[in-house]
Amino acid sequence: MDVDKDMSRYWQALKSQKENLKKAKDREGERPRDRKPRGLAYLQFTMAMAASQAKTQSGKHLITSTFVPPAYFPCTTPLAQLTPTAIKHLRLETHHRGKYLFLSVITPPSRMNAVLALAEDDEDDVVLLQLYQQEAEDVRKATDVISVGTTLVVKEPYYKITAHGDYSLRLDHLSDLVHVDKNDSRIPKAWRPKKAGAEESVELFKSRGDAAVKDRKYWRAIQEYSCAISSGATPERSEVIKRNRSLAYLKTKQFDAALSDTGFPSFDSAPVEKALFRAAEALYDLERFSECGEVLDKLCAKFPNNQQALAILARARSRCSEQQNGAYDFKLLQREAEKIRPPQLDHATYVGPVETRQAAGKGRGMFVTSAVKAGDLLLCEKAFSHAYVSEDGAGNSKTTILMHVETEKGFMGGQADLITLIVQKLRRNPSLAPAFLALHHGAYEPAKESTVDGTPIIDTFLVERIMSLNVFGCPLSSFNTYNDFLKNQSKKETAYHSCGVWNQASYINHSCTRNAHRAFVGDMMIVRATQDLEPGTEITFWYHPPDGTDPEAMQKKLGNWGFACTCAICQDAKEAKATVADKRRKLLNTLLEAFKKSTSHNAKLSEAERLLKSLNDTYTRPAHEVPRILLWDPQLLMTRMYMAQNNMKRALDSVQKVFASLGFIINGLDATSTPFKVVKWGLVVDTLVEAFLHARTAFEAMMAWDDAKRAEAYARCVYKMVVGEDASFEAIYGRVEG
Ligand SMILES: C[S@@+](CC[C@H](N)C(=O)[O-])C[C@H]1O[C@@H](n2cnc3c(N)ncnc32)[C@H](O)[C@@H]1O
Repeated sequence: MDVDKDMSRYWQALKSQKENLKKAKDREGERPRDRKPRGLAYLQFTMAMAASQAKTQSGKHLITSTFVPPAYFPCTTPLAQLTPTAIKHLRLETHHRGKYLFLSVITPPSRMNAVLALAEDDEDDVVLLQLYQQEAEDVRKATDVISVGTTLVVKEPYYKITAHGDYSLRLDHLSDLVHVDKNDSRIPKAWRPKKAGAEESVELFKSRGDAAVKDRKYWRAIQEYSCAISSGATPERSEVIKRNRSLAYLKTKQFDAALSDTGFPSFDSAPVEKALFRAAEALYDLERFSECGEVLDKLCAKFPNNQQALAILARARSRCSEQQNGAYDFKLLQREAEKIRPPQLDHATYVGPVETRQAAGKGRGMFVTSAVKAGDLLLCEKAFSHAYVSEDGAGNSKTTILMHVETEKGFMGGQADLITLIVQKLRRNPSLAPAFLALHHGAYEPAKESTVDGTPIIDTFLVERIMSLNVFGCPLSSFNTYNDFLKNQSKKETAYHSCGVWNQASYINHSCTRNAHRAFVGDMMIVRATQDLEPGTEITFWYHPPDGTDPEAMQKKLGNWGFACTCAICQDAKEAKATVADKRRKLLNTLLEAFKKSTSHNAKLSEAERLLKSLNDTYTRPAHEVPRILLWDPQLLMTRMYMAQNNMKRALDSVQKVFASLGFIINGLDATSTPFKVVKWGLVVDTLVEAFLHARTAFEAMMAWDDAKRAEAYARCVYKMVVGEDASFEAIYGRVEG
């Protein structure tokens, strides 16, 4: 949906990746005899690391490529039921199901598409580790994930040949990597530290945790606090340590764990201020605003001077009001989207009068539950996850060519980072997983288990599938896009590199004859009705705009989603004889040529009128059934010509034809004295703001003031659908006369 999918430029890279995979497949099951000895592997790794650092420091904004390999399941077996193996037993291109490998990291990590490091087993063999789906360095340092001496278990290791011909362990699923405490009895003796006394170690670990918090090393702090708790801390001491740990969890965006460490929801009769405050923070970040408000009410009643708590309470109340009433200060949202980078706004999701249920032949869909008017707010949704790609590098994502080796489809934009963002979010906050994992995932059948060894299993390939079927490309704001479009009068941008997933909006199906429109402010998606809708009507919007001439091309564009659009426009285009389609295209080209040559003064508009009529005559079904997609645009050009000639009567007549071509039924655009009114909304396209404003100007010229006001109100309404809000209408169109 508005994402950049033109992969033709990268076909060669995809082809060579496929060839590599094929060659690798030929060695499946082989136990390689040419593994590098430890010394050589170490030397080569450190040299490659230095070269990669030099490249990164060159500061160039490089477009990288990422390939989604053939999918495989994460390990769903508890560690206790797996049996150990060693590097020397690993076979190429094999998932060693039922096995695990104990490793100790021997190099600092290096960052490429994945976090890389060399690790050894207790037989002194070494292997390259490739950890995928790790966050960017500015979010979590690679050294927080692994560093020299880290001991870990790789579950059901996947041994494979890299693009450079090396042998490596590839980890795509976060839960296949288990960090093991140095004191774990299963790890080889040589890797274990000397034991400290139990009592002493609790306080030692705690003080190390406190020091790490001071240094903002929150991942380390969590490790130290956890060691303190598991080293025999008393229940009272555990409470204190957990409260400290909850801060580290908050800082690392592990809100479920942070909340749990505060004791929520069963605080004792004299809850500690810190515990209440951290619980409120975690609830806020989990978007549980009303529970957050309740905790803060309790906190503020007991500790009325806590200014920070009062500030969050005010924010939580604003979020509740947005959530319940859709009451947004859109001017504020626009200002924030301009300023905040990445533009991820602190606002709540409003779900209007809609519900999700089965939609015949389309899986699930979204339906209105009560009558709504054109322009009404249906959804204003905060992104579940949002990857902002900025040209100046100030985003939380970069432009990556993400190619799916099996399907040969791909994206250009923030999608590779979006997968990582989602995987990490789900892993850190399992309570958020069900809503995301319930989204459409096509034919991909995930594993049944959702946790193993007490941690959530997040299948990266399932996330990738869901992302690719539900991702929306998005601008910084639709206001900016609209403004740029007006300034340049060029074609509106339709493929964006920033992207995100919005869980609610993902239930809206496609139709070329859409009745809703989406717009964006930062990472908020605003969906409004573009027609008056009866209760029970299915809401639809465009995944791709229809072109109305070439049903096969349209089908190809929708191919990624695996369905054929059966709307009236597609049906009509399919049924139209090739000669009609050809005639339409020719007439349109001649028309556009005629407009190009003419200025408003010399225009031979009668010729253009004749061509427009001929184009109109190629349609047989009424426009309210099959909007005349090819007609409205040249008809609007014609309107502009009449406006420039100051021929208001003709201009109004032409505006009427623009609306009629889109299936609108409108009163009062003729010579009669009937008041101007949209009796039935047709297909709304973005430039209808202009059409309504032409009508307003023409009415003003005719001194039909009431009609002019009504025309302006309609212009505002369409503007609201297109930009998401109308608080910025004046900023674009200046003073609006009363
Ligand atoms: C973003 S999801 C929309 C919600 C989805 N129907 C569900 O059940 O979750 C996109 C998928 O919905 C289905 N879909 C969307 N529009 C459709 C249409 N007009 N006809 C048939 N299927 C459609 C396709 O399976 C598509 O891959």
